[in-house]
Amino acid sequence: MAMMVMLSLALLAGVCATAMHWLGPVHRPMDRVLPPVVSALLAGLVCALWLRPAWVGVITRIALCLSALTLMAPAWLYTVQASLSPDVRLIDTLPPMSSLFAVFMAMLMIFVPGRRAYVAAAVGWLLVASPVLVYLLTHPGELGTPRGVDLAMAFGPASLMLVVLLPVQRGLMGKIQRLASERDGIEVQLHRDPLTGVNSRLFGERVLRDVLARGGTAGLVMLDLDRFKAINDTYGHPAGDGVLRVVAATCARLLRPSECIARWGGEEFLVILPDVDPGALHGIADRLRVAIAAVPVAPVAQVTASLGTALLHPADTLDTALQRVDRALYRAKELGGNCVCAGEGGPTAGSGSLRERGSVKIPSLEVL
Ligand SMILES: Nc1nc2c(ncn2[C@@H]2O[C@H](COP(=O)(O)OP(=O)(O)OP(=O)(O)O)[C@@H](O)[C@H]2O)c(=O)[nH]1
Repeated sequence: MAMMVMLSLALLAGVCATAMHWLGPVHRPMDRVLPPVVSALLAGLVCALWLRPAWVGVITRIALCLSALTLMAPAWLYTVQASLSPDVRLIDTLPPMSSLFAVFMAMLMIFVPGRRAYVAAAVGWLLVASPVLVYLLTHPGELGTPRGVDLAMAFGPASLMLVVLLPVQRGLMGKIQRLASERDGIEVQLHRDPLTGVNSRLFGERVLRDVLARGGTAGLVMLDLDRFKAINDTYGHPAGDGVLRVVAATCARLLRPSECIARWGGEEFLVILPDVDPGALHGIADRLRVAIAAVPVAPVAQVTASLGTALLHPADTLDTALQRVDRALYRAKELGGNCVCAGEGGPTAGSGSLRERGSVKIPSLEVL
């Protein structure tokens, strides 16, 4: 975007310079040729950037080279001309290019990456500013005039100041990039559960709030591992952690990218399913139950889960939706675990829970 604005402004300046030189009283060949040629090239670059934004790197390099040539040509031509003709003074013939030179140096600093910016600034200065400075220093009569002093300042100390600012600008950019990547890292940490790698409760709540705000048909599944404390007590916490990781990965694999699973508490997970009908909601919950019961979780022989489901209603808040799905989970626990219960209000509420019981064993704690 910055490059597009710069190119458009340069094009505007080129068109104005073309009009001024063609309509003005003094007609010098370079002034009549250079501005229209540069304007046409700039128009080409603007079109290229518009059509192919991905080419911004190449277009920037071409624009910088074009700017260097546009400044270099009059600087050398008029300096050589003034040096060779005693009756021609550089301060009278050199176009008003000192401010453009400052813009060119600033562009080098911003758009040339890394240490190459210093080399580019030095080359740019040598090509554009040095002939004018050398001329002025060898012609004290012209240096003593207001225009001479102005040119000497612009091409000498002022451009040096711009280059000195370069490390400051680089340092600030590096700092901004570091802060941005740190912020991204913190965001990831906040949104990911560090143990299981699925979404955190914070992120789950955010998704649920979004789903509730959007309305439409969406469903929740609250999933709690059965007798998890016994696994911890028998095999130790690291084994319990391993079980949580395997269960989370198994569930995440079964879900679509638009669906969300978040670790809600110790051994409890919430699945948020946007755009789901009651039948599909129950089907997905049961697929999760079956998959958990079937997954190997050595050294534990088998792990099962109880699941509650709830369809969201338009009047639901975060609390009412979670209360309903929690009550459904509680009923599934009361039925002995390893089953799915639908929240009241849902079409399969209460009924069918026992029929959804798996034929798999309730968790045993045998070592495989
Ligand atoms: N390994 C491990 N255990 C955890 C973690 N967070 C919570 N727990 C344990 O999970 C267990 C949960 O115990 P309970 O709430 O009694 O649940 P339960 O044993 O599954 O009983 P039911 O849910 O009624 O089947 C506790 O022993 C917690 O210490 C964790 O991050 N890692």
